[in-house]
Amino acid sequence: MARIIFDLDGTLVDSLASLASAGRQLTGELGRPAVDDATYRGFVGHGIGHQVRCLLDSTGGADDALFDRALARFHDIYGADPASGVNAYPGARAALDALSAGGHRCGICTQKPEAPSRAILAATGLADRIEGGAFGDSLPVLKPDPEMLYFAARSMGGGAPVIFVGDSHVDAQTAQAAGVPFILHRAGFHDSGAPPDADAGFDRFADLPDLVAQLCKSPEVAGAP
Ligand SMILES: O=C(O)COP(=O)(O)O
Ligand SMILES: [Mg+2]
Repeated sequence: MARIIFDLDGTLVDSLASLASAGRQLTGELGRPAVDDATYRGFVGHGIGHQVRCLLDSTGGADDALFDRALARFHDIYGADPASGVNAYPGARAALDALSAGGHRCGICTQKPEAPSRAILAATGLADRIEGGAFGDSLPVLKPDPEMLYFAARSMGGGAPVIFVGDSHVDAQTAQAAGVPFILHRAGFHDSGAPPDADAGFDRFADLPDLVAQLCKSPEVAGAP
């Protein structure tokens, strides 16, 4: 039995449209051009600060004062309605149910702050399967600092090996830094270039419980403290 820790954006839920829409409201208020969803996808994975930095850099640049103002405004815009248009990936709920039935515990490790994350988990019907987590405002650091995964794991209670499931290079780096196996959600947000390194990968959530079962038999997981 293991603690299965999931990234949120691009892993459990497809939240790209809502993030990009908040970004367009921000750039609209600043009198700047709109950024489309496909472009915004490349901004996601390093937290909201990075998203706002990319938005400003790609639409004319910004000094520190403007960045700070824009970041605060993005949090207001996004925080007012984080869950509209956000869907769990097909089969995600059933996979969490199957993992739970198999004796595993599920948690979250995301760059997104806790309030919008919990609103999304509730709106997508996943919240009751999540037993702990690390969020973008839980610690002074973000992924790929391994403390994010350690914090998430501790919040779920001890006593079981950890497996991390994510969609980005940052997630793969976090797992590597923490010394835990990584399963890649291939249908997530990472796009150009080589896919992140992973111990296993899946396109459909229906395949995840078997991948977890196989990894749990590997020495890497079975032999973990
Ligand atoms: O906030 C982001 O940029 C990405 O969030 P994630 O860690 O849930 O993928
Ligand atoms: Mg992600």
